[in-house]
Amino acid sequence: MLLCLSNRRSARRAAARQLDGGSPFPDRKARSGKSGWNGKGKRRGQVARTTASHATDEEIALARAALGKRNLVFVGLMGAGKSAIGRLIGQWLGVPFIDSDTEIERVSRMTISDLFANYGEEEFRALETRVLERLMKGGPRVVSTGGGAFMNEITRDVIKRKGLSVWLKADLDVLWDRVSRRDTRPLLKTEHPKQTLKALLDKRYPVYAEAEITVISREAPKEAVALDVIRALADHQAMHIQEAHK
Ligand SMILES: Nc1ncnc2c1ncn2[C@@H]1O[C@H](COP(=O)(O)OP(=O)(O)O)[C@@H](O)[C@H]1O
Ligand SMILES: O=C(O)C1=C[C@@H](OP(=O)(O)O)[C@@H](O)[C@H](O)C1
Ligand SMILES: [Mg+2]
Repeated sequence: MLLCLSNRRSARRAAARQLDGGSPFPDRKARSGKSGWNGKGKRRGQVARTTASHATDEEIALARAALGKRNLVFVGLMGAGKSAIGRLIGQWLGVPFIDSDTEIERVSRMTISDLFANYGEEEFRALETRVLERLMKGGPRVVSTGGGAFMNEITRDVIKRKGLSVWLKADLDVLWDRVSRRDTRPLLKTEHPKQTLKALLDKRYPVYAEAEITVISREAPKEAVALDVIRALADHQAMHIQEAHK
């Protein structure tokens, strides 16, 4: 979804008004400054929490509204930041956070590495699908998936039907820099792990592209990427509200 900045601003202002229970479109009262909104997308007297790493109340409210009762589901390759960014977004939105790998480890009482070593990838995928199907029944939550989860047709389908998916997209060098610091990813225990990661990237990116929203997981502090996610969700919701009133 590409929007020019002024379109985005006006869509957000309209959506923010609707969140307040009013019309999403400016009326004379609002423009004359007599409504509760100060024309800058903020309530009178409300201090915006905008800093380099903080979302405004308006952005948070729109992002939260984008979910409704759905789960926000992060997909993407190993090292994209699904677990780290998902946790932050859960905190910022005030929504419970669950990482599907952590949930798999909890129910199996084994680490992901031990699951792969003792039962193989196929068993791991079967468990992953079951866990995600169960997680997608409740909501709203923030759910971070393991990198292979969205590749499974059943899992992808349930995420599309019941969740709002966000692909955290990163380039190979960024991913490699992040994953090479830990040895917890069994798929990368190969002779040439960076090449393995590149092969996974080539195979998976066309599928991750089916996610509803894409956010670049750039080389920046986690909070900066999380803020990009909040803004992408806010824009998504603002456009949704604008479309509904066409
Ligand atoms: N934007 C970021 N900037 C710097 N480090 C990050 C960023 N996002 C994630 N990381 C770090 O990279 C590593 C991998 O992130 P993680 O959330 O585990 O990725 P994933 O769950 O997608 O495999 C973690 O150590 C995390 O703290
Ligand atoms: O890409 C994959 O197939 C996998 C990614 C891992 O999760 P992260 O993407 O959170 O690292 C974990 O589920 C498992 O090692 C398999
Ligand atoms: Mg993870």
